[in-house]
Amino acid sequence: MIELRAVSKVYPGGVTALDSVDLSIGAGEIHGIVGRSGAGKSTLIRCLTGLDPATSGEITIDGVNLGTARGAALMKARRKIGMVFQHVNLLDSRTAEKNIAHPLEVAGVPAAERKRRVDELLELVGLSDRRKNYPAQLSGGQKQRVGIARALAAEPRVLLCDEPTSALDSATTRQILSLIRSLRDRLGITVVIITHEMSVVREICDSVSLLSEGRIERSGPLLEVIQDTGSPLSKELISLPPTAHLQADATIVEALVAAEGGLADVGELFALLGRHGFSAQVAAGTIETIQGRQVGRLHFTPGDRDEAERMAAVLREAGVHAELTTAATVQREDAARQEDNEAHDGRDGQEGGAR
Ligand SMILES: Nc1ncnc2c1ncn2[C@@H]1O[C@H](COP(=O)(O)OP(=O)(O)OP(=O)(O)O)[C@@H](O)[C@H]1O
Repeated sequence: MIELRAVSKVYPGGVTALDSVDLSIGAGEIHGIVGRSGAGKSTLIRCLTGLDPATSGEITIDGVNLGTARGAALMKARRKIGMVFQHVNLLDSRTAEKNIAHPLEVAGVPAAERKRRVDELLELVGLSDRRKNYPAQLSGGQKQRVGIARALAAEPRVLLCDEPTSALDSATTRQILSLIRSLRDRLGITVVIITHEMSVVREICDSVSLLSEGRIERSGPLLEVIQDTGSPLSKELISLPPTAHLQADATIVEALVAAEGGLADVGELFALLGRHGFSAQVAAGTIETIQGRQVGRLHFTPGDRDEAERMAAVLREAGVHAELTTAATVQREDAARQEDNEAHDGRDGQEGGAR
């Protein structure tokens, strides 16, 4: 459905925001794009809209090459793409239904057809009873629903979402994500979500790409990426709470229950360790259910290096990914992640302040 071949974007002034990106997203897929601040995520989404052209390479959406299409063909291709933003930017002087109707008015859709379509869209996003409300009378989540309905007005085949839940609390985030998934299920649309929240990826994405300095560092189906256990993206997706309480030289056995053919769940892992007589402490652990499968990352602190090596061997024998590390290494990774999150929050604050 969406194909990028060697796509690069160099801004005037010489910043290379995208550097030979190859990416393939199948029809009906929900694909997450993650990466640090400045990695090129927003640039990628702007190139996908066809409004900001790539400097080189090819972008094809639903069979139409955005770089070579012209006139009516390009307009038609753009209509297949809907956009959802972090800040919804509704027209304050218009009710929810009039905001949703706006792109249809601009496209010259006759009044009767417009009304039918707006009714349908309000029902789709669960806002039929709020149609006469102005933006000031709507919650953040309801405004985002109006934004999503507006993006769907022209019946796009692709929904591009730029940090759609970053301004929402966690309960509202979950509702909006579940709405996006149900829209994909009902309408068969393809969804691309840019996010810095790994929880968003875990919750609804079928596949994910990590952008780093304009390049795709890792891309693939979600569970496959998580099973690539040593990779930074796997560690971000199933991350652990900080281990500041451990002595820097403490040996840690990091175990990940996720692999095909490995243990079914974390319970089996504890049973296995018990059978082998290990009484190691759990320093930290995260257990998630992703696409119906239990995935767990745990940090054990065995008594000494020798015991750690024996434990890792038993786990590996059972098909569990296990590696030895130290508290100092883990603490360094925690600090780097924290720094990056703060950099991102800082940028969000500046963007919000400018509005
Ligand atoms: N219009 C522009 N002109 C020049 N440079 C730009 C422009 N827009 C973005 N850049 C640069 O391109 C790089 C990628 O920026 P982009 O906004 O795509 O990153 P991002 O991953 O979306 O970051 P964030 O998560 O902080 O929004 C950065 O170095 C940025 O400074």
